[in-house]
Amino acid sequence: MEEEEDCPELVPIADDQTQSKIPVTIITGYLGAGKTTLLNYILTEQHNKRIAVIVNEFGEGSAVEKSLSISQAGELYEEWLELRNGCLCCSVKDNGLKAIENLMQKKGKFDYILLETTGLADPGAVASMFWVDAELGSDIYLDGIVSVVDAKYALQHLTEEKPGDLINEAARQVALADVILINKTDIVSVEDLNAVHSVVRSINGLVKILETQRSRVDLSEILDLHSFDSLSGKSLQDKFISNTSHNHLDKSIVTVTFEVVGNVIEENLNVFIQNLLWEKNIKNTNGFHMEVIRLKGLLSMNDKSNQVIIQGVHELYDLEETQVNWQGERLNRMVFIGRHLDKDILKQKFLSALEH
Ligand SMILES: Nc1nc2c(ncn2[C@@H]2O[C@H](COP(=O)(O)OP(=O)(O)OP(=O)(O)O)[C@@H](O)[C@H]2O)c(=O)[nH]1
Ligand SMILES: [Zn+2]
Repeated sequence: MEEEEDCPELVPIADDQTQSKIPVTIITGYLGAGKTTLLNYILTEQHNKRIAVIVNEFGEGSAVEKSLSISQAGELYEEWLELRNGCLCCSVKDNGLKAIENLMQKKGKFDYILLETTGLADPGAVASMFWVDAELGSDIYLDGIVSVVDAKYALQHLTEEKPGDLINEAARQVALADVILINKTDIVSVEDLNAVHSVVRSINGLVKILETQRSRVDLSEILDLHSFDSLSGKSLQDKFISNTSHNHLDKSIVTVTFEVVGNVIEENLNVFIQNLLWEKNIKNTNGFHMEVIRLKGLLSMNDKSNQVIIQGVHELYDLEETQVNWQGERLNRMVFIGRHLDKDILKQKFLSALEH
């Protein structure tokens, strides 16, 4: 009997399919931009995914039930998923994730989870939570952040100044996005649309920008992006642009990118990144502390033969070795999105983390 128990054939072998992690895409965007329209479109479009949509409506007070729709074989099922607290961005850390995980146990496997945040939510807070959870062995992982922008009101929202020098939510959502849908193109002129396009680009030099009506978009453009894992190395290489956006308004969010040849010493890099993100003691030439909202990079580490990816959202960051071996010249490409950023200073600090 004992032998039988030890026999490898009798051990249930986990099926790779059931073991694989479920991607979560965060759908963000200012109030009324077209997030729900996008979700409805996705749920009724033909695709062979079982998608769970978690809608986080705002303002119903605490302890409200949250609507959850599951699209399966073209039919819509309404379920009620109860989250303990009303506000996802600040309460989902425990309750929300648990709720999603419980739901997966109850309802079987989904192929995909879409999470609509409220129009005023900071997607960074939501993203961080999934990211941290993934490290803790959750069976879901953050795939990407899609931000819907209202073509008609974007300029107004993006340039609005907040009291106390806070970053406005609309700009933050653009800064953090991996894909942006400039929606409602039917109600703006070509000139206005182009203006929105360039403001979005000036904030986020890396984001994929799509123009939509009624949020209609090819799903392959917004799902399975792998924006936060080691598979993103390739896309980072493709998307890397050496043209740093130039926006001289001191308060605006910009993208800074640079490329340097050489090998990074991990310990030195950590000191630099931690000074930047945690201590926030790196200043620009005007004496403002640099505020990084999102960072990405492809790194060549002195002790690793494969490419390494660095990802950051607000204060969280993470280094991950990819499967890609360095061929030819070893170099580092960094992208910072944030406020009060000074390219020369950032590059200088980065250079000092290199092996000499
Ligand atoms: N003209 C026009 N209207 C649109 C388009 N997309 C969405 N709308 C309308 O804009 C309104 C808001 O759309 P929603 O999808 O509810 O926006 P939302 O981002 O989910 O809004 P909140 O959840 O309230 O933040 C609705 O009346 C939509 O019908 C578009 O491309 N063109
Ligand atoms: Zn909505």
